[in-house]
Amino acid sequence: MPVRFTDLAGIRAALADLPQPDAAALAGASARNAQLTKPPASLGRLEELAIWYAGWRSEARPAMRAPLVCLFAGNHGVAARGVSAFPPEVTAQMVGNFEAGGAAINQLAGAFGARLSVTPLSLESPTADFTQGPAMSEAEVVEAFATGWAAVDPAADLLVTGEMGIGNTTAAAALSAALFGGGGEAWVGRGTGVDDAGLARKREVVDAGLAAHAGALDDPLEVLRRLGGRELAAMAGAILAARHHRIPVILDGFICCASAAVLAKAAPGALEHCVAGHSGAEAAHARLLEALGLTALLDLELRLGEGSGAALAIGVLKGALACHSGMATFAEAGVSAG
Ligand SMILES: O=C(O)c1ccc[n+]([C@@H]2O[C@H](COP(=O)([O-])O)[C@@H](O)[C@H]2O)c1
Ligand SMILES: Cc1cc2nc[nH]c2cc1C
Repeated sequence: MPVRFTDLAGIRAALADLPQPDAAALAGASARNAQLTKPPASLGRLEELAIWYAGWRSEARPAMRAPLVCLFAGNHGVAARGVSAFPPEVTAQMVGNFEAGGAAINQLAGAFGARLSVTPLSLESPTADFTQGPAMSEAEVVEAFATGWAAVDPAADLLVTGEMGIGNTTAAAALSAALFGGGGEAWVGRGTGVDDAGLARKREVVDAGLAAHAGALDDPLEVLRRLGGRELAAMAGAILAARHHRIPVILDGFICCASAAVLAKAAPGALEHCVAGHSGAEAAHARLLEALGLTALLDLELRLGEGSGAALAIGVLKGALACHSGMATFAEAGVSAG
């Protein structure tokens, strides 16, 4: 599979050829789970998490040794329309903060033993305002997607994708509306904390974007090009690369899930290697998870982005794997089975 895409056709080819989990590892992990010293199903979702991870890693008794957080930053033409509580220069300033180790994701990645990579995407050239035309050309969206793909180290054994981009909850709302129906009303939230007037402007901007591109929104990759942004395209590329490298993914907040939704709509089953790390406070995040058929691991009312909620869920997955791979069986421990 190519690591550099030159056109949308290359991305479509990668979506048409999705690796599947290892059936033998799934069966081995299920059998092991049934023998561990606990009442059946008493570890709840931790049990299905460990078996899911085992299937993608092709190991019935896996460990997680190299989790990776890939963070992507992009700027948005629609930010000039007053849709964020913060100015666009904050995107580049926060990239500086990520690189200096001062952001929340630096602390969370460190706390859960994950390596962090930070990729700013042409921050000096925001996407075009999608109410006026497509946010990106085909070359731009493909380049961002390919950059996301290339950011995934094939030696990683877990991926979290995170983002930073002033204005990107507006892009994510427009994407979600185009993919699942409903307008600005259904998908717009307060993002970084806009007031009521800002919220009304965001809804209008999303509805204007949907109207401007009506008739061209049947193809999910075209939706990404017209209404998305570079960091959204990069996250989609990274999530698809992870599938091809058989690296399980923990999805983060509303913007990350909107990127993932592009893949899910383009190829049914494209997110089978993903779990939802958290359900956040951005109004439409829960709605989007429901549309994707995903149930989040955590609900901590986060609305930060940066991969923060997914990074916290690394701890849950590590706990699941520690139990699955470390516990004694009934026979080993001499405990009577029920
Ligand atoms: O992850 C989320 O669910 C989330 C919800 C609200 C805001 N954010 C972050 O806030 C920024 C976008 O907010 P805004 O108001 O500029 O559209 C962007 O950098 C995101 O990482 C992230
Ligand atoms: C300060 C700040 C940090 C962020 N991290 C992710 N999105 C963000 C938006 C702002 C405004």
